[in-house]
Amino acid sequence: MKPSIILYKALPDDLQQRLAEHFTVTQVANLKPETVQQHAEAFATAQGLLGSSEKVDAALLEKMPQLRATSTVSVGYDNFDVDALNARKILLMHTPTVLTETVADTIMALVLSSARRVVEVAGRIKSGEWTSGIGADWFGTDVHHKTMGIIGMGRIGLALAQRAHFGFGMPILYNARRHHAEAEARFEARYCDLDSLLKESDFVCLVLPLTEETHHLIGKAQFAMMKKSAIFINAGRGPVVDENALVEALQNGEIHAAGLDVFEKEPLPVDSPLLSLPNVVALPHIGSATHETRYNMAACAVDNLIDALNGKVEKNCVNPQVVS
Ligand SMILES: NC(=O)C1=CN([C@@H]2O[C@H](COP(=O)(O)OP(=O)(O)OC[C@H]3O[C@@H](n4cnc5c(N)ncnc54)[C@H](O)[C@@H]3O)[C@@H](O)[C@H]2O)C=CC1
Ligand SMILES: O=C(O)C(=O)CO
Repeated sequence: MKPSIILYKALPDDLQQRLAEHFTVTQVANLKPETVQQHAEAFATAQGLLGSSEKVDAALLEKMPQLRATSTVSVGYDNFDVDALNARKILLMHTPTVLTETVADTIMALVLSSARRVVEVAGRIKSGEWTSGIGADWFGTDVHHKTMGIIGMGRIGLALAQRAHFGFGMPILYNARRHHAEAEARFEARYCDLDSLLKESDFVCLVLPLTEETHHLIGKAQFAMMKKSAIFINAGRGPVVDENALVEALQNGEIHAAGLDVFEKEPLPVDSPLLSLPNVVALPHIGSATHETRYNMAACAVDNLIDALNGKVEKNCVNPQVVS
């Protein structure tokens, strides 16, 4: 008999079919308690779980006594209680690598659009303000040859450094938990402690996972260290930044501008002060959101679940130790 799984995300037809070849699939809209209750039998017997963005915590796991593997359509997994998964020896699979280049592209888009005020000035044309030659009130700041500071030199950080260094001639500073030999060799990236990176960078780019250690890593004291001309970019996770401190730093001119793909609360509330600041480019968490990459992530998550439920955990597994 095929193992049963819960699917809590809509997938392209061919991938849905691939899942159905291996598993008995129950599709649900989300993992809210009322949904779990409505499909209690399916949750009680499911051995696999596949989807994205929803919280997977100890309370949900209690409703899934047969669960052996979870597969998230994302590289980040801060919405999973990994300790609770480990305690139950449930595998957690994710989708690194397939999205790296696309997310690095998005970060460059934030860098360019915030420095050159692309969104703001495009809005001014649409509202009929371009009536004569432009003056300094339309100017932005240069990107090329400015110093880029990358906090979190992982897969995406490295792809960002490649673009910034080779494409834009930018010197690269980075902060990470350890020296990154490849970044140093390929891009002449210079390792810095966090404070030095904040003080010296023209662009401060966060590409960090959300963990207990990174929560509110950047707050009032860190914005105060940045150059007044600094542009702050966050494409990792919103809660790595104290958003109130960010708003204050932007309002008080402690930093020049910000480009943000992620927020403490998502979707970003429409009354967020960030949305009324002209020096903020805010995107709705689209880092990996291209047709090609989202398809590749979904395909990777499907393969991951098939692998995990067959005991194959050589790649894309966050906690392979639970089955060793
Ligand atoms: N905006 C978006 O749509 C997307 C956001 N992300 C976020 O980006 C994160 C990074 O993704 P990858 O580069 O693939 O992961 P990765 O694991 O390759 O890189 C993360 C890096 O951060 C470093 N790090 C962790 N804690 C640190 C700390 N306290 N101080 C300094 N460095 C620290 C790690 O050592 C690692 O090198 C994901 O965890 C996710 O939260 C990822 C994809 C899309
Ligand atoms: O993969 C992730 O972690 C995202 O944030 C969306 O691609």
